[in-house]
Amino acid sequence: MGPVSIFGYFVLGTIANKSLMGPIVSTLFLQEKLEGDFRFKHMQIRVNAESAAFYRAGKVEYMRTDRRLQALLQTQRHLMNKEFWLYIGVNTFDYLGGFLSYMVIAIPIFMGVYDGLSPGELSGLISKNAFVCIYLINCFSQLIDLSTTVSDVAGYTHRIGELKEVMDDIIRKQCDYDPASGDSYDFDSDFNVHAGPGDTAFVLDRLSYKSPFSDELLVKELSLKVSQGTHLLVVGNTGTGKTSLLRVLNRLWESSSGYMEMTSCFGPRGILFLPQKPYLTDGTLREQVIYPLKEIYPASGPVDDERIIEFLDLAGVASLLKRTGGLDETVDWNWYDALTPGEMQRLSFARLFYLQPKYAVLDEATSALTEETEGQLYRACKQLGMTLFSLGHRTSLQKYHDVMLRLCGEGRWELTKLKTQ
Ligand SMILES: Nc1ncnc2c1ncn2[C@@H]1O[C@H](COP(=O)(O)OP(=O)(O)OP(=O)(O)O)[C@@H](O)[C@H]1O
Repeated sequence: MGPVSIFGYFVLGTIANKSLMGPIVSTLFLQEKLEGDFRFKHMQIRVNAESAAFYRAGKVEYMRTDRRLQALLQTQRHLMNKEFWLYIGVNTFDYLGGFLSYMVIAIPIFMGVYDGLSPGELSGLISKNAFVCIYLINCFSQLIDLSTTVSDVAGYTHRIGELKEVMDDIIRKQCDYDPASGDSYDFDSDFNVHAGPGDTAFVLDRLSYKSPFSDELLVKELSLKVSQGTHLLVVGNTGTGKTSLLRVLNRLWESSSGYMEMTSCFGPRGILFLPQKPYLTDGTLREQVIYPLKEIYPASGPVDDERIIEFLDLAGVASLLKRTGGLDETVDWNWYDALTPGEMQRLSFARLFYLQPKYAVLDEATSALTEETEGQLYRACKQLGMTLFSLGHRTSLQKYHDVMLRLCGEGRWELTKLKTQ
C-alpha cells in the first residue's frame, strides 16, 4: 500500500503541475515575441533617427516604444504570477512528500498491525520503511522539480519550432521549383531576334502574379524573354507590380500561375540585381565595392586596386577614397549615415562595374541622380557589355533600351519596341 500510495501521490502531483505549466508555455511564447518586437522597434529608431528627428517625432516615438515596453512588462508580470503558482505547487509537493513516508507507516502502526513488535523492532521497521519511502519520494520529487525548467524549454521550443516551420516551408517551396519541369513555352516575341540558345537571362510564359496579401493579380499572363543584347525597360505607375516582377523572378514571391525560368546563373558572370534601396554592408571601401564577393576577385593584387579606383571614378564617387583614407582603411561610421542617397546609388554602380555581370537588373537604381548622371552610368554599363533590365519611371530612360514593357494595372501589360540612340 505504501509504494502504491506514493505512486498515486506522484500521479496527482504531475496532473496538478501539468495544469499549472500549460498557461506558462503560452505566456513565455508571447513574452519572447514581445521582446523581439521591442528590440526591433529600438533598431528601427536607431536606423531612422535622422528622419524621425526631421519630423520632430521624439515624443510620438517615445510613446510608441513605451507602449511596446509596457506590453512586454505586462506579459512578464503575468508570467511571473503563473510561475509563482507553479513554484508553490512544486515546493508543496516536495514538502508533503517529506512526511508522506511517516503517514504510510503510521496507519498500520495505529491500526495495531505491529502491536506484537518490541519498541526496538518497531523503530527499526520505521527507519527501514522511511529509507525506502523517502528514496522513492525523492526520485519523484526530482522529476516534479523539473517542471519549471520543462515549461521554460517548452515555451522556447514553441517559438523556435514556429520559425523552423516557416523556414522548412520556404525550403520546400524552393525544392518544389524544378526549372526542367515547366511546360514547354511557345510565344511569339519579335524582341528576341538577338537571342540564341543559352544567351537569355529570363524566360516567362503566361506568368501571373499578385502580392501575398491581395487576391488581385498585378500582372496577368505575361510572356517575355530577356535576351543578351536586348535592353529591356519596365515602366508603369506606382504599385503596378514592377518590383514585384523582380521578386517573382528572384523567387522571393511565388507566382500565381504560368512558367518562369532564370536561365543564367546568379552572380558576377551572370545576373546581378541592384535593388531599389541600395544595400551597403559594413566594412572598408573595398568590401563595399566587391560585395557580395568575400574575397578580392580576381585575386590579382594591385591590378585589382586599379580596377576598383577606376570604377569608383567612373561612378563619380572617387572622393570616397579620400574620405575613408584608402581602400582598406576601417571606417567607424555607419555607411548609411555617411553617404547621401545619390552617393549610395553611385557606389552601387561602382559595385556593378566591378562585378561586370552579363545582365544587370536595375530597380530605379538612378532615382536619386540627375538625368545627365543617369545617362553616364547607363552608357558605362553598356560599354562594359552588360545587358540592362531596368525598372523606372523616367521617360529619359527609354533611349538606353530596345524594348519597353509597360505594366498598365489590373493585370494588363504591353510590349513595345523602342528606338535607341
Ligand atoms: N512586402 C510586401 N508585402 C505585401 N505587399 C506588398 C509588398 N511590397 C509591395 N506590396 C504591394 O504589391 C503591389 C506592387 O508593389 P511593387 O513594389 O511591385 O510596385 P512598383 O510597381 O514597383 O511601385 P514603385 O514604382 O512605387 O516602386 C503594391 O500594391 C504594394 O503595396
